[in-house]
Amino acid sequence: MGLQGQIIPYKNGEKEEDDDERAGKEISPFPPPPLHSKFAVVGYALTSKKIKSFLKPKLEGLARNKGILFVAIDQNRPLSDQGPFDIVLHKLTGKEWRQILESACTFPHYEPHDMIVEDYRRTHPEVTVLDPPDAIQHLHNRQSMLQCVADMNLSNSYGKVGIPKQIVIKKDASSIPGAVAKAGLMLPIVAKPLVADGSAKSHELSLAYDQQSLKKLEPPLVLQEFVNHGGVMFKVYIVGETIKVVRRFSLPDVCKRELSNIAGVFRFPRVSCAAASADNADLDPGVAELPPRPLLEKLARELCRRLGLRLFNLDIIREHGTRDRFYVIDINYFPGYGKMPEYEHIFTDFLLSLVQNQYKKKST
Ligand SMILES: Nc1ncnc2c1ncn2[C@@H]1O[C@H](COP(=O)(O)OP(=O)(O)OP(=O)(O)O)[C@@H](O)[C@H]1O
Ligand SMILES: O=P(O)(O)O[C@H]1[C@H](O)[C@@H](O)[C@H](OP(=O)(O)O)[C@@H](OP(=O)(O)O)[C@H]1O
Ligand SMILES: [Mg+2]
Ligand SMILES: [Mg+2]
Repeated sequence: MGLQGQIIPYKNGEKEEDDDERAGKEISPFPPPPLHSKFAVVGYALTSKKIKSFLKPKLEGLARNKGILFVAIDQNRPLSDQGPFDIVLHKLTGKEWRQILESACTFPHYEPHDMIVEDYRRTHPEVTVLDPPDAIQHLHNRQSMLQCVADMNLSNSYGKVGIPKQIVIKKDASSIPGAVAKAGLMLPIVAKPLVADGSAKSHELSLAYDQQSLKKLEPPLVLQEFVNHGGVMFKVYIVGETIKVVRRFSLPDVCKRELSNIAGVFRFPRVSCAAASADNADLDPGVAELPPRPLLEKLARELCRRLGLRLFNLDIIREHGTRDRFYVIDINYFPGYGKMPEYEHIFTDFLLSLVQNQYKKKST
C-alpha cells in the first residue's frame, strides 16, 4: 500500500469526517506529534482476523483526529523500504506464518517474520516496535507463559496470586497417568496444547475426569489442575500502563459427586472468549467481586517488566470459597482489544505517549 496516497494532513482541532460522533469530537490531551508528516505513522503487520477485530473504523477515525495514521506493512517488501514508521505493531499467527512460508518459495530473500522485525529493531532503534519478538515468543508456550507469575510469588494484604499446579507432557500419551500421579495433580485436569500461537488448534482445550482417560490426550500438552472458581473469571487487559478488567463467564465448578460419576475427556468451547460479558449478570457477590485493584496493578506492572511486553491480557480466577486466593491461567499477546471497553481512547493515547517520548528523547 503506498503511503503517500494515504497521508491526510493533521488539522489542528478541526473536525474530520468520521463514522463515529464521539471519535469526531474527541480532543486529544496530547499536542499533535511534531513529526515529518505531522502524523505519527503506525505500521501494522496483523492477521486479517485481527485487523477486523481491532482496526475498526472508530479506532481509525479517532486516531486520525489525534494525528495517528495506521499503515499496512507489505510483508513481501523489506521493512526498511516502507514507512518511515514511528511505531510498528505486529502479531502473526501460525496460519499466517504458514502462508508466508508457502509463498516464500517464490521470494528468494524470504526471512521469517520475527527475524525481519528483530533485524529492523536493530537497524532502526528510533522506531518503537510493539513488542520485541523474543518477548512475544515467550507467550507462545503455555509453560513459559506462566513461569513469570510463579516466580513472582505475589502475596500481600490484598491477596495471593499463583498458577495452578501443572506439568508438561512432550510425547507418549501412555505415560500421562503415571506422570500425573507422580506430580500429585488432582482430577479433573485441563489439557491445553503446549503451543499457544493463536492458531485454532492451540485453543482446543479439554477436561479429563479420570486417570485412564488421560491416555486419550494428544501431547505436546500442558496439564493443569482445574481450579473451581464459581463459573466466573476476570480478563485483565494491559495497554502500557493502563489496565482494564472485565468479568466473563467461565467453566462451572466440578463437584466431588460429579467427578466420581463421570469418566472421559471432554473438549470444551472458548467459553470465556465470547463477547457476552458477565458484568451485568445476577451473580453471587463473593464470586463476581473483581480482584482488588492494587493487587492487579502490582501484578500487571511486574509482568510488563518481567515479560518485556506492553500489549497483553491475562485470565485470572478466584478459587471458589476464598476471598483472596487467585490463579493466573492464561496470558495472551495482543488479545482481542476490540472487546475491551474504551479501547479506542486508551490505545490512541498510548500510541501518542510513545511518540511524545520518542520526540523528547530526540530533542535531549
Ligand atoms: N486451570 C484452570 N482451572 C479452571 N478453569 C480453567 C483452567 N484453565 C482454563 N480454564 C477455563 O478454560 C478457559 C480457556 O482456557 P485458556 O484461557 O487457558 O485457553 P485459551 O485458548 O488460551 O483462551 P484465550 O481465548 O483467552 O486465549 C478459561 O478461560 C477458563 O474458563
Ligand atoms: O480478548 P480475549 O477475550 O482474551 O480473546 C482473544 C484471545 O485471547 C486472543 O488469543 C485472540 O487473538 P488471536 O486469535 O490473534 O490469538 C483474540 O482474537 P480477536 O482479536 O480476533 O478477537 C481474542 O479471541
Ligand atoms: Mg484464556
Ligand atoms: Mg490464551
